[in-house]
Amino acid sequence: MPSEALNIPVRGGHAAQDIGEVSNSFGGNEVSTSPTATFHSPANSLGALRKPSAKQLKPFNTQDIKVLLLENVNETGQTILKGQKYQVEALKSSLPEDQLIEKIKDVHVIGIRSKTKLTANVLKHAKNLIVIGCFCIGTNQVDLQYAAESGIAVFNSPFSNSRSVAELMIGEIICLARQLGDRSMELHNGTWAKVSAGCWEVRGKTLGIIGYGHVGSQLSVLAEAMGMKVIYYDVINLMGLGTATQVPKLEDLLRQADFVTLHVPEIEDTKGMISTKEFEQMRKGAYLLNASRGSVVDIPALIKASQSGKLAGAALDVYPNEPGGNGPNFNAELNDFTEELRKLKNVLLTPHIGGSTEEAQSAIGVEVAEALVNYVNFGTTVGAVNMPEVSLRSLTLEEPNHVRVVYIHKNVPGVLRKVNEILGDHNVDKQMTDSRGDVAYLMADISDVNANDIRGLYQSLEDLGSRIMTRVLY
Ligand SMILES: NC(=O)c1ccc[n+]([C@@H]2O[C@H](COP(=O)([O-])OP(=O)(O)OC[C@H]3O[C@@H](n4cnc5c(N)ncnc54)[C@H](O)[C@@H]3O)[C@@H](O)[C@H]2O)c1
Ligand SMILES: O=C(O)[C@H](O)COP(=O)(O)O
Repeated sequence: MPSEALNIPVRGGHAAQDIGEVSNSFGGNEVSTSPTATFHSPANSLGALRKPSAKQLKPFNTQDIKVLLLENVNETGQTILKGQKYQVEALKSSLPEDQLIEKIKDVHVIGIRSKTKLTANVLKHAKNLIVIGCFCIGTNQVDLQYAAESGIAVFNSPFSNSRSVAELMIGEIICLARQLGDRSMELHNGTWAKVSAGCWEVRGKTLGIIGYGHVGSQLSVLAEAMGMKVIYYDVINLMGLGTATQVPKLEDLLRQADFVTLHVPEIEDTKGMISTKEFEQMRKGAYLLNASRGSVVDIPALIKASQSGKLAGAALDVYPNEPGGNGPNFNAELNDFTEELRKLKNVLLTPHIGGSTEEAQSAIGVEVAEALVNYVNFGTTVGAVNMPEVSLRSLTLEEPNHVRVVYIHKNVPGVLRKVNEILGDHNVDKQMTDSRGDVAYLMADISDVNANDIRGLYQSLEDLGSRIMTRVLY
């Protein structure tokens, strides 16, 4: 290919790629290795970063790729992204909306955790953004539909912190059963209060798990190992692990369980799913644990259930509003019930630390950063939560005049015919297309492409009415 400069916009307004500056040095092979192999999630079908023998596709001088990482994304993830020579800015906390809007205008990639709200209002300012990495499990903080319709892929880490959450739950179940939080606080304050009333072994007690997914099922295994009886409620039929049994209705679980624990996603159906009526259905002296999302439990109703003695204890890791960073900010300004909550007996309050272990954060950093690199450099969407999953085998170094076309478009009839008319002047070596709702994703590797053809190719695709985003990788 000729090496003269050639600028091709990726997305409306961005024009910064220089074909003459395309770097094929991938560097950082080491980054695909987990620092703690034991805890690294198994590679999904996208696998780790592409092997060095594969041709490394990059439409940019990669120093042009701007990445903003918020909420203290683990070093492992930062290292991978910096290894690509992307410009990485990493901040410890999330940003308030006005600052986020300013920052997001420039960047191609943003990495967040559970606190940063990427609403349509924020995303509409993100003119250069091509991909979002949620360095966590939950993706409820992102407007996934708006992102997809804007051609922005979203990735997360579906289960790298599940074990950490499950272990925390086990710790909390025992702490609640033995009132450890209160005893410890009393002794910290100089009071010796040796009591056994209302303190129990967990052996033989019933654990009710609401949401039997990655976290719920891990917890099920651990709880049975401690001699607990496990029942669970889920909207889909799932095989119980060990001797755990599914119950048909939420009410059945609430009426039988000594400990009720929530592991559902935040969706419309789960908002306020545990409120006054559900507390009434629970056994007197039962315990409630929530490490899912703060909107799932009606906390004022929980406060009443605790004050009335209906609940013997509770453990909360998540709240409707959570601070953007660390500090003395868990107060009534954040949630108006906070002061009452803080006064309750045998209620464990933790600052959303369910997934906060070295193992989980390190594995998540690797997993999500690799997905981001594979998307930016190769267009691979395997593992994306809002786009169809599309991948093609790598181009090789023996294919120097090939380019990869990524065309994200509205899922309407007739688009493929028009795209293939445009690509038809070249040899289409391989192509894959898939749709998800209103959005379709096409990836094609075409050969015998002269550098001078690329702009025309790009522009023809951009001019189609169905276009959401065009990227040409080479
Ligand atoms: N506290 C933390 O640090 C922390 C860490 C990880 C995950 N989480 C939260 O926990 C949630 C669960 O995580 P996961 O990995 O187990 O998710 P998952 O998707 O693997 O499992 C969720 C389960 O909930 C079920 N479900 C959905 N709606 C339901 C409903 N209305 N009633 C009953 N069941 C329902 C689903 O069918 C699924 O089996 C995440 O969405 C996230 O919000 C919190
Ligand atoms: O969704 C998740 O994985 C958890 O809620 C953890 O979120 P965090 O990464 O913000 O701690």
